[in-house]
Amino acid sequence: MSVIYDRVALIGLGLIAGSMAHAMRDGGLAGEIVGYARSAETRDIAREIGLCDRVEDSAAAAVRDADLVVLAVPVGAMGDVAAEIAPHLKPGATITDVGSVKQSVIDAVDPHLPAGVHFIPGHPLAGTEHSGPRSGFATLFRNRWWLLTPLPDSDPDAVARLSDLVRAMGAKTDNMEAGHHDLVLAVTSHAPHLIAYTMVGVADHLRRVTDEEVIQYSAAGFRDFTRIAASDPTMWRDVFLHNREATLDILGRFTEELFVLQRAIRMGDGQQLFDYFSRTRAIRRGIIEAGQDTEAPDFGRVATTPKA
Ligand SMILES: NC(=O)C1=CN([C@@H]2O[C@H](COP(=O)(O)OP(=O)(O)OC[C@H]3O[C@@H](n4cnc5c(N)ncnc54)[C@H](O)[C@@H]3O)[C@@H](O)[C@H]2O)C=CC1
Ligand SMILES: O=C(O)C(=O)Cc1ccc(O)cc1
Repeated sequence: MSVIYDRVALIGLGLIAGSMAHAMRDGGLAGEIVGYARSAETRDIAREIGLCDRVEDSAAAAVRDADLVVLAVPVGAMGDVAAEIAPHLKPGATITDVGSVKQSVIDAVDPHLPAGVHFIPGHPLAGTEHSGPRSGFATLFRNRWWLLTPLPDSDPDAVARLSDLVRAMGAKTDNMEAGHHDLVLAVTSHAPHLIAYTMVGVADHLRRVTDEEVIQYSAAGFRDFTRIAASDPTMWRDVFLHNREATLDILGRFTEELFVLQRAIRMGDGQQLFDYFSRTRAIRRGIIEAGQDTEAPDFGRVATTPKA
């Protein structure tokens, strides 16, 4: 593949920026990759493993003459980083971010940016529970969605070029309005993460009673919860604080549904449980049939009609 941006600056050198660095290098997509992270330890590790072509000791130095600047820091840090780099951005540069929440990042970043730079917020729907400069890998984005939430006045050519980069790293891309993104992600990612955190907390209390049985005999569902609940605490604190309204809305609906199921169990209402689980099973199958879950097992092997 050919170079899409001559110089790319990555601010924050963790899972996402590291994966971008690997993917861009493998694909020959950037002429030069320059990095910066706040902690000297992270910068040292990045230099040691050769994550970027160059690691600078200030964000200002890293963005100098960059054609694309990627903000890959926790959502709550985006505004401060934008303020720091704004005076040093090259006119005509594109600036994007990879934050899990979009509207609050736009509110925090956009006011700092000078006229003449193109701000195109983004979010790769790909990740793991790992973090830090050693955690990235080139294939993270392969076959995953990478949503862009351009502003109404975003330059279409700049959006098209960033989309080209995202696709060249293996991702599928779509444009979405930021507020809608935040609601969709509250349902599909943010509330589920909070539920996983809560369930692992519950099990931790139980564990003291059952002397490690919960961990020893944990089945696949709970193991998935523990994986998710091992995600970076700073990142997830910021996600909930910055997607507050949508997450609270979804959690309110979740609690109502939970009470419905709780009551059905208490009343011994098997029909209600069966009907509910049949509906949810149909939703899962719809997702797979629509080809939206590339990791799903072939459910053709599973009985197609739930048994009461
Ligand atoms: N981890 C995941 O699964 C996903 C994360 N995201 C988003 O990507 C962003 C980055 O997440 P990760 O790469 O997972 O995080 P990470 O924890 O692996 O890396 C974050 C990096 O930012 C640096 N940093 C923190 N505050 C900073 C500041 N004020 N100035 C400069 N550097 C700073 C840290 O030193 C670290 O190098 C977050 O906004 C997150 O919401 C998006 C998709 C998936
Ligand atoms: O590891 C997992 O299961 C994830 O859900 C990864 C993830 C975390 C945060 C995002 O904003 C997008 C993807």
